Amino acid sequence: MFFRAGRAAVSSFLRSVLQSPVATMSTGTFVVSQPLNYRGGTRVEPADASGTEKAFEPATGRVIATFTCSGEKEVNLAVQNAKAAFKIWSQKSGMERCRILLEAARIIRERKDEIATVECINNGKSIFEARLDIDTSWQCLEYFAGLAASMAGEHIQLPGGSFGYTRREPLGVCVGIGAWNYPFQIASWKSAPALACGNAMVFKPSPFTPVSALLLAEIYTEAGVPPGLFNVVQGGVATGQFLCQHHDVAKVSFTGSVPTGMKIMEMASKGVKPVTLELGGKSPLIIFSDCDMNNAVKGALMANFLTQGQVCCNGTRVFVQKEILDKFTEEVVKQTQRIKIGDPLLEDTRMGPLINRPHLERVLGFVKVAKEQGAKVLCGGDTYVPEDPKLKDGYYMRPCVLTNCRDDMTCVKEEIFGPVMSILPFDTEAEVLERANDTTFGLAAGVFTRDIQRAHRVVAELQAGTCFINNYNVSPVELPFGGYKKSGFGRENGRVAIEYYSQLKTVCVEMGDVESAF
Ligand SMILES: NC(=O)C1=CN([C@@H]2O[C@H](COP(=O)(O)OP(=O)(O)OC[C@H]3O[C@@H](n4cnc5c(N)ncnc54)[C@H](O)[C@@H]3O)[C@@H](O)[C@H]2O)C=CC1
Ligand SMILES: C[N+](C)(C)CCCC(=O)O
Repeated sequence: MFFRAGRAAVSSFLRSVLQSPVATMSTGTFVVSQPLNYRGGTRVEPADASGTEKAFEPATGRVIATFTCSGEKEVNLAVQNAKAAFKIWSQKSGMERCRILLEAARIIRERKDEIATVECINNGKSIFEARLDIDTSWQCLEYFAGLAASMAGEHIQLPGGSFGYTRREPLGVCVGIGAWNYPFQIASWKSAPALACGNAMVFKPSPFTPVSALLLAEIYTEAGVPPGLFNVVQGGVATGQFLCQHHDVAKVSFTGSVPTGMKIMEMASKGVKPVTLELGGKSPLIIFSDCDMNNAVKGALMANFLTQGQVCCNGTRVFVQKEILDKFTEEVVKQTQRIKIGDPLLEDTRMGPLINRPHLERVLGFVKVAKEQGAKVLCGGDTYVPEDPKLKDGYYMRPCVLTNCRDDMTCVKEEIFGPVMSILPFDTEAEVLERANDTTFGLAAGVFTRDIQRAHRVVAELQAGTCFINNYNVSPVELPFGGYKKSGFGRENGRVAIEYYSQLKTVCVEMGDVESAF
């Protein structure tokens, strides 16, 4: 691979660029000049085009890559490569697949810093957070590698010595379509269970973050998967549509917005293909007055400000019981103001830029409307210009805490996907439950209390696929993740994810004679 870091043109991308000199990578120098498609075990230029796109470094506003979006021909080639690899891969035993996935996990772990650096540059999240994302990525590969060998069917005894058995079989070529907020993690969370079950995958990253999925593709190849097992096509809406409509695609797993998820489901329905939809959210975080205040404040920050607030499961509606409203609000504001914003590659930065200028404007627009509707800005909510001159064209804003909020305000109803927390006072458990559930989303929810009965009673009533008690936004790969209501369906991670990447075949075996009705 050929990436240019500053004046030094370096070959063999991050192998040579980053194996030791990760520390020398700095914001404002990274350029990608190699093809960003991956097919048949190698990087390729797409066979045809459906337009071009530019990828940016959000920290500086610089273009880091200009790439060709894949047309129908390239999508077809990727699917055909995946189909060929599927024939080989699906014949392997679970133990054989396990060994290769474990090797891929080991390589990711070994190259964690270089992958995190690329993620940080292309997405804008802090290097501190990017490293955590890479950890949950190799952990996901390890977890599903471990399950690969124990995926088995059942044996069922029938009368007269006859019996039946079930086989858990892969689906075939699966498509993964990702959002831009967790580019490497999303590619890993989709491909690990898919490959562990014996499927092949064609993955399309968001056009905003095309770079890091290529590293995953190269790592799979290095670990020993057959060429073509994991392919990457680049592009936006048109490329995504070619993938979803392809007749050789068996399943689509999508992470993104609700409107796009609805379109994906519609396209998949034409081919009666199963879909997994990981969509948006507007999750409630409920803070009861008997909580541990320090932890609740930390939880509220975790629930709102990771990846500059661009997290689907964020707890952006923070309901606080009236008795502690003032103390909690004061502490949250104090700690929010201390968040270090700036160059995401610096070790002490905790908040980098948002993904791009239009998105920054959109988030700032939500703050403006919130003010017009009567909310009070306690801190942030405005653009931020770091002192370092090379960051002056980056997309930074200061994290925002809003109070005086009402349930009918736009900032409380709509997903902002930025660092904006809305604080909402409440009196009773029954009242807060009703208000918390009064949304079309249902991705996540959280509760802080010292009363264990209340904690479990409340989460049992919350209409959300993932609930946190006394923490927020931690993501152990052993636990299933996914939504209720318009936040989608299907689950990623956890043992249950294999059900979404496999199908069950029933075999009925007759040991006697056929008792015919005719
Ligand atoms: N539940 C979850 O796990 C997550 C959900 N999200 C949600 O994603 C949204 C932000 O991500 P975006 O990338 O802006 O979402 P998006 O829906 O605009 O795009 C997501 C992906 O779908 C592709 N796409 C767009 N239109 C398509 C079409 N018609 N057919 C096929 N593919 C198409 C895009 O190129 C991109 O790769 C937020 O609403 C957020 O809540 C983001 C991350 C995680
Ligand atoms: C890792 N975590 C839990 C903060 C977010 C995962 C879902 C997403 O992609 O937004």
